[in-house]
Amino acid sequence: MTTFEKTPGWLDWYANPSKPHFTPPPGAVDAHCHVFGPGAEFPFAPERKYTPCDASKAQLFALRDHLGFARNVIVQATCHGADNRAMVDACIASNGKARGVATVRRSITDEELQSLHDFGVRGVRFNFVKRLVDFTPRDELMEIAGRVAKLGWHVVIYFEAVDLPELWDFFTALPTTVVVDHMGRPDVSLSIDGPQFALFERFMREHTNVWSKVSCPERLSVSGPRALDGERNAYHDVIPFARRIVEQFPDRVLWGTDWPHPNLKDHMPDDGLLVDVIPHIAVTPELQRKLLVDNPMRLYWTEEVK
Ligand SMILES: O=C(O)/C=C(\CC(=O)C(=O)O)C(=O)O
Repeated sequence: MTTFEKTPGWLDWYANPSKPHFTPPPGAVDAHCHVFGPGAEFPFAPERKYTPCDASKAQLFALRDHLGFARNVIVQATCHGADNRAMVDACIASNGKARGVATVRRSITDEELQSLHDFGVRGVRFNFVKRLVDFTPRDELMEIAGRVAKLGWHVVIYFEAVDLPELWDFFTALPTTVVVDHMGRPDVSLSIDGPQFALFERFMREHTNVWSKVSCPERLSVSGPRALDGERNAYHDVIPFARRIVEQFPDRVLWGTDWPHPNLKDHMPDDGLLVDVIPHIAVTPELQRKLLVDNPMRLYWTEEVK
C-alpha cells in the first residue's frame, strides 16, 4: 500500500461546515469539485506538483447532501495527472448524480474516450497554471479538443488572467464549448473597469461558446472577510466581478464549491459560508436557478433537458 506525505503546510478541508442560510434551488449542481485519492486506493501521479490530503467520494457526497445540492461535477485535479480512476470511480458510485471532467493525453484511444463517456465524463480540462502542470504542446491539446468535440464534450480551461492575451488565439480556435475556471483568475485588487477584466468580458461577449465558473472567491479575494466564524458576506471584494459576469451572461455561468480546496495557503473556508456567497452574486431566484440548475444540466445532463 502506498502512503503519501502531504505537501508541507497543506490545509485540510473544513471538517464540520455550517448549514448554509441560502437554500439552493431543487436540483442544484456543485459544478466544480474534486476527489483526492484516497491515496492508498488511487495513488497520486508521479508528475504531480503537490500532494494533498485524502478527500474521498463518500466525503464529497456527504458534503453535497449537507449543503443542499443534488449533483456534482467532479473535475480531475492535477495531483492525479491523466489517471482518471478516482474521478471515474466517484462518478460510477454516485448513481448518476455526478458527472466528470477528465485529463487525457494524445495517446488515449477512441475506445477509452468512449468508456470515459459511458462512465459520465463530459469534458476535458486543459490547465495552463504554471505552478500546477508542465507545458503541453498546443497542437496536442487542439487534437484532443477535436476528438472530444465529436463526443459532444466541452473543454475546461484554467489559466491566470495575465496569460489570457497570449492564450487568446488558442482559446478562440477551440471547436467546443469552452468553460473557464474561476473567471480566469482576475486580480480583484485591480479595477473591475480596467483592461484586465475588460479583456475577459470581451472574451465572453465575442465568443458565445465561452462559459465561466463564477467560483473560488476564496482563491481570488485579496481584502474580503473569509468564510469563517459565521461570516455570511465573505470575500466581498470578489462579489462585483462575479455578479457582473452572472448578470451579463446568465445562460453561460456555473458555480462550484471547489471542495476540497487544493493549495489554499492562508485559510480553509467553511463550505456552508461559501454557499452563502451565492445570493450575493446571483441576486434573483431566476439567476440562481440558471446558475445552479439550468446551465449545468444543459452542459452535463443534456439528455435530461432535451
Ligand atoms: O481546484 C482548483 O480549481 C484549483 C487548483 C488546483 C487544480 O486546479 C488542480 O490541481 O487541478 C489550484 O488553483 O491550485
